[in-house]
Parts: sequence; C-alpha cells; structure tokens
Amino acid sequence: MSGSFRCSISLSPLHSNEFPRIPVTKPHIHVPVPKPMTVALSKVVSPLRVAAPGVMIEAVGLEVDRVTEAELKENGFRSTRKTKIVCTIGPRTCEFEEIEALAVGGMNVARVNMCHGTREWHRDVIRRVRQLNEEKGFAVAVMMDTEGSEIHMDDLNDVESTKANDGQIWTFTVRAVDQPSRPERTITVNYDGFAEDVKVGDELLVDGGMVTFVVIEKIGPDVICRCTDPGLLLPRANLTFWRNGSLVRERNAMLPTISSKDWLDIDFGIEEGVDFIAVSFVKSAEVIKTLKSYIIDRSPGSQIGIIAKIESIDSLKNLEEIIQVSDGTMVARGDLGAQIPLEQVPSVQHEVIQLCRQLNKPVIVASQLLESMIEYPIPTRAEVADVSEAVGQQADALMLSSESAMGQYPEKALAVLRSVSLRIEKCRREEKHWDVTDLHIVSSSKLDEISEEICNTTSRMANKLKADAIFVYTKTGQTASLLSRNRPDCPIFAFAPSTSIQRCLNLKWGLIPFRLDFSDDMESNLNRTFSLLKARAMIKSGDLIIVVSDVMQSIQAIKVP
Ligand SMILES: Nc1ncnc2c1ncn2[C@@H]1O[C@H](COP(=O)(O)OP(=O)(O)O)[C@@H](O)[C@H]1O
Ligand SMILES: C=C(OP(=O)(O)O)C(=O)O
Ligand SMILES: [K+]
Ligand SMILES: [Mg+2]
Repeated sequence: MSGSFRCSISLSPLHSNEFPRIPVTKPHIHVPVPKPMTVALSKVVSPLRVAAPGVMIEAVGLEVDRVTEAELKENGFRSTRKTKIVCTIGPRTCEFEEIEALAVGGMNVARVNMCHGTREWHRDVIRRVRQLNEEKGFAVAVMMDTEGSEIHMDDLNDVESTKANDGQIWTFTVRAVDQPSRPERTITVNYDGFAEDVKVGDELLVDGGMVTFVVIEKIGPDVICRCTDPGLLLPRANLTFWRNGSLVRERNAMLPTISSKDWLDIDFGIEEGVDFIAVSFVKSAEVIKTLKSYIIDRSPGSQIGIIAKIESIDSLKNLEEIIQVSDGTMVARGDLGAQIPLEQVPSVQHEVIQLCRQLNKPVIVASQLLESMIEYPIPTRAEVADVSEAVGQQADALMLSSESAMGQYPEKALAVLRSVSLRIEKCRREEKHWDVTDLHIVSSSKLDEISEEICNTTSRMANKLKADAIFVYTKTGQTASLLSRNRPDCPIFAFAPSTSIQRCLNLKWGLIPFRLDFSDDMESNLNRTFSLLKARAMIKSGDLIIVVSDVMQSIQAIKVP
C-alpha cells in the first residue's frame, strides 16, 4: 500500500479578520493510506432560497432534530443537554401523539421490548416513529430489545398481576397447562429443564426478590413451593433460584442467548430497519459476533448497531471482550440485580461505564431510575441522586422502562431526566473535570491513532479556548464518536451523510447529529454549513468553532464570519 497522508493543524479565520491566519504547525507525515476517501454526494432536495436580503443559500440537505435545535436556541451552546435519553414505548405511549410528546420532551431513542406485545404492535410503533421523523423533523432512533431466553413465568392469561400470600403453596410447572382450565396457584415456566435444575430447599426469586418462595417438593415436572416473601406476581416475571446464598447456574446457563423466537424478532427488526438491536442476557462476545455476521449477510451495508445488555452474571467475566465487539452497552440493572447481590450493582455500573469510555463505545444506564414515577408525579430524592450519579459518571444515555411504557407520568419522568442531566452536566463543567489524558489509545492502526490524537487535541483546545462548538464532518461517525469520548465542554455538531448514521450518533454523549451532504473541499463545506446554520439562527457571527473532519486530517479554529 502506498500513498501520502496530510496532517495540517491550522488556525484559519475563514473570512474573519479578528483571527489572523496563523498556521500552528503544518507537518507532512507520510503514512500509508489504505484507500482514498471519497464522498458520495447524494440527492439535492430543493433549489436555492433567499436566507437574508441579498444572500442566496442552498436550502438543502441540513437535517437536525428540531427539539435539539430549539434547545440550542433557547439555552445556548453550553446548556444544551449532553446526556441522551432512551424511552421504552409501551401501552401508555404507543399512539402517534404520545410518541410525539416524548420526542418533544427530548427522547433521543425509542425502545421496543420484544418481551411484550405482538410483532404487529411493534411494527406500528416503529412506523409511527419513522413517520414522526419524516413529517415533523425529529431524528429519533429506534432500538429493538430481544426477549432472550432466561427463565420466566408465563403471561398469567394476560391478567395484570396476581397476589401470592405468605405461606401459600404454589406450583411451578413445565407441563403444558391448558390456560383457561389452569388450576389455581399454578404458574407455567418457559424452560423445560427447570424442574431438573432446582432442588428441595432452593429459594425461588421472582423479579429478583419482589416475591420469594422456597422449594418444598418436586413431583415430576411440578415444583411445589411455599411463599416466604409475599407480593405481586407480574406477567412474564423473571425467575432465578438460589442455593446457599449463590445463584444456581446449571443447565439453565446453557440456554441460548438468542432463542429461536429472538431470531424471528431480529429478522423483523432488520426488515423494519431499526437502528439498534439490544441483545438481552449476553454471556460472551461470541453471540455478538454471530449476530453481526448474520446481519451483514441478511442486509449488506446495514448500519444496525448491536447493543450488548449487561444483565447476566456470566457476562461479568467477559466484560471487556463483549464491549469491544459491540457497538454499545446497556447496564440492565433490573435483571442484573436479580443475578448478583444488589450491593454489587453500582460497582458493575461504574466499571462498565469506565470500560465503555476507554473502548469508545456508548453506554446506557437502565432500569428503575425513576421507578416511583410509575405511580407518582414526582420522584423520590434517592431516585434523583441515582440519576445524578449516572450523569456524573458521564454515561452516554439514561433509559426509562416502565416509567414511560406503562406509568402514569411518562412526560414528567422524561422532564426529570432532562433537568437533572442539565444540572449535573453544568456542575461537572464548573468543577473542571478534564481527564482526556487518562484515556488510552484505542486505535489499532497508525492512521486511526492520528485521528484519535487529533480528536483528543481538538477537545482539549475547545475547552481551553472556551469554544462555542466543535464541528465534525464524518462519513462513518467514527471521528464524531472519538470526540464524544472526550466529553468536551461544548456541544459537538456532527455532520454525517446519511440519516441512519445521524440517528445512530443520537445515542452518543454530547453529539448533535446533522444530516448533510458534504464534499472533499473543506472550505466549501464550511462556508455552506455556516450559511445554513446562520440562516436557522443556530450559530452567529463571532462564535468560535473548532473544526475537524475525517475528509482531511486537520484542526481549524474559526470565528464564524
Ligand atoms: N409492548 C408492550 N406491550 C405491553 N406491555 C408492555 C410493552 N412494553 C412494555 N410493557 C410493560 O411495561 C413494563 C416495563 O417495560 P420493560 O422494562 O421494557 O419490561 P420488563 O418489565 O419485562 O423488563 C413491562 O413489564 C410491561 O408491563
Ligand atoms: C433493561 C433491562 O432489560 P428488560 O427490561 O428487557 O428486562 C433490565 O433488565 O434492566
Ligand atoms: K428484553
Ligand atoms: Mg432485562
């Protein structure tokens, strides 16, 4: 391989005379370039229009989430939210207007959970999100979450819940029970090996301990239990069993991470063009690799990001490998807390967030962030502290589950995530936590390493110069992601050539993704972007912008003309 690579770091004012053109350095580094970069110039949407008296600009191809645009105008650059928000869509939020209300409230990603509902139901939701994006200018990404094949109860004939009282005897069975004539206090279990794996004396925990039973007898496929901690049994509740204080992993540990039903759901997700697939109960990196090659086979060129959910005890010994091969990770604290002692969940959260940051992968903190808001219009003080902790740890995103899927106050819960994020992000900026130097190099090639160093320098420079924004022109999203990893003080405007990359970038901390066609000519890209953004009042003359791109390896500091 041969070729040359130009690395110029220049401070160029681009039509501004306030900042003299001082080349900081202009080294010419020669390293092999695998292939020349080319830009696909895609369709021009509409012709020229007049932006201001006498100024003709191209009113084409600049698409940004309209909520972010409004937030930016209202709050200014610094106070635009950096932490992203994922909302689970459920019966309470599945209508078009309800999804729209969440989008207006700042939802960046809509999640559908294949544990519940039918494929038709999910299809309608996904299409409504797409319609909302197209008609109303949002850029909400869609995440499909697999059911996975850990042990769970049946759907209780679709009753909302059923009460188990102290001392009552219940039967958990793997028999096929005829639902309408199901005997009282009988629960069917999805996993055939269940009755063989449990032993008399084991503790059976429903949803990590919301209800507890002790196994008193086994009769063939029936496991007879006595309730020791009473409570409500919910449809499809998860079951774990414990022996001498440890989680029992017998044959159940061999259950496939992706069940045959999950594969059908994945086909459905590919067909519907979801942006992310979150894989439940990941145990090792292998399953992620398998799924990735499956998706490439089924849908070559697909941009679907694979999110590994950290919620199985088995994943903890393979964390680094799992994170490395995934496109992002979710700390799924709900099921995780049923598989490891609760007091260990916060340290796993901390470890996963740190690892993701090092490995340049986005991380979502999920479950019970605002659990009390399922019923009440305000959160508990402890919940606010938990949200603050996740924002302070600089997770990329926070997730609502039941709060938005079936709670009484989905929009209020979203507003709490938004306001707490803004507040804590501001505190962190004021405390000047600046730790880019702590990050290890993640790149495996010299060329990537140069990009990475450019991004690190850009972020440091933006902070020191108190820049208003970083602009990044990125074809794959990788350069934008490396900037986000540094968690700079100012927002990062990421210009990407396709709406699918734009939506995927929506999960990453501090990125404001735009869809924009751009060329190899950076000067013309910049002039065009400035005109377009000024016409929409998203930037103004005098703003200091630091510009990088993966088109040309350079850093420029520019005052908007
Ligand atoms: N598509 C759906 N259809 C019906 N109910 C749903 C749906 N999605 C979510 N829910 C409800 O919202 C609750 C919270 O959602 P989620 O956290 O995703 O699931 P889980 O509780 O299984 O972890 C679920 O327990 C379920 O009651
Ligand atoms: C997010 C989680 O997964 P699910 O809601 O699908 O159980 C969790 O367990 O925390
Ligand atoms: K799930
Ligand atoms: Mg889970």
